[in-house]
Amino acid sequence: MASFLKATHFIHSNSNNFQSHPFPKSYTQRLKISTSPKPLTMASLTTNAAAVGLSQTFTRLKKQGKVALIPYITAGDPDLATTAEALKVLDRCGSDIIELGVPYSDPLADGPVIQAAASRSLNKGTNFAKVMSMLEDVVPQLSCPIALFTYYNPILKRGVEKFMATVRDTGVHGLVVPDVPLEETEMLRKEAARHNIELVLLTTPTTPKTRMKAITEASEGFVYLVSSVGVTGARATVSSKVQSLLKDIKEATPKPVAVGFGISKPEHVKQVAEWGADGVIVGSAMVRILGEAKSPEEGLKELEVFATSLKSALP
Ligand SMILES: O=P(O)(O)OC[C@@H](O)[C@@H](O)c1c[nH]c2ccccc12
Repeated sequence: MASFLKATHFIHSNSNNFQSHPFPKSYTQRLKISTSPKPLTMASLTTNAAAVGLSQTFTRLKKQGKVALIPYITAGDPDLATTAEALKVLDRCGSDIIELGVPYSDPLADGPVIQAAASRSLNKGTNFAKVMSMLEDVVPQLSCPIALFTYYNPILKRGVEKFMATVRDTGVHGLVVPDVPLEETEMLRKEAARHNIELVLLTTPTTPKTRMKAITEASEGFVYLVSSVGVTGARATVSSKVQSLLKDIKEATPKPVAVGFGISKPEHVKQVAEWGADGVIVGSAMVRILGEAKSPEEGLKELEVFATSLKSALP
């Protein structure tokens, strides 16, 4: 319980952070881990274009002078069939990576929109196994990689090794775990790398510089810059502090940096891209559209219009 409280402290205060583990290997060495020949699995046998991972996606975008659009949606809200369609809609609209949230009963870092989506989904009977079987079917139809978003508890419940093997077998490339306790990050990262999964770590506006450096060193795929303190949720504006935070992180690492929290309009994504972000993450605004639409079909149509408007605002 103590480590969980510490983790909770991390999320709410945003002052604590993941890293106090020994600096890992250099980035290029580690890259070999994530680009070593992938174990033959069902997904890799059937996966077509989505065989490209997070870091390779950013490498391609950089060469094209583009910024990644990274939507987040909650699996199973309004239902898993709609989630499967939403992933295809977002892929068709030009999303470069999609963050898919596994609904959890205690989403401490989430604001009201995503909390409500998680409880609607759980009330519909969504669970980890159902999300995985939906992904097994949908991932081979996508051209962009999926980063699974989960709190730490569902990983512990299954056992880290089994969790990673299951996730990799669905063809998922990335993993975001916002509440992993400091002292367990290194173990999780190693286990993820062993299964060719890129574990994305988060840094916040209140993360001390030394810890931010350790986070950028250890993060795989990209570095997640949380734009503002507090929980997820659309904001009227994006804090101008993001500009200096991006500058500090880019001085610390050559790795791509994607910004999330509060981004919900085309002018937001344009601004964050101009400040030098390699990617923009939009969650609550997407989740609200799907969860509050009159029907799933309506929600998918509105999602397509919204995602297209964001994509056209990005270079
Ligand atoms: O919802 P927003 O404000 O657009 O922020 C993205 C966020 O939803 C997504 O990345 C996410 C969902 N739940 C989280 C918990 C912690 C950190 C990040 C997240």
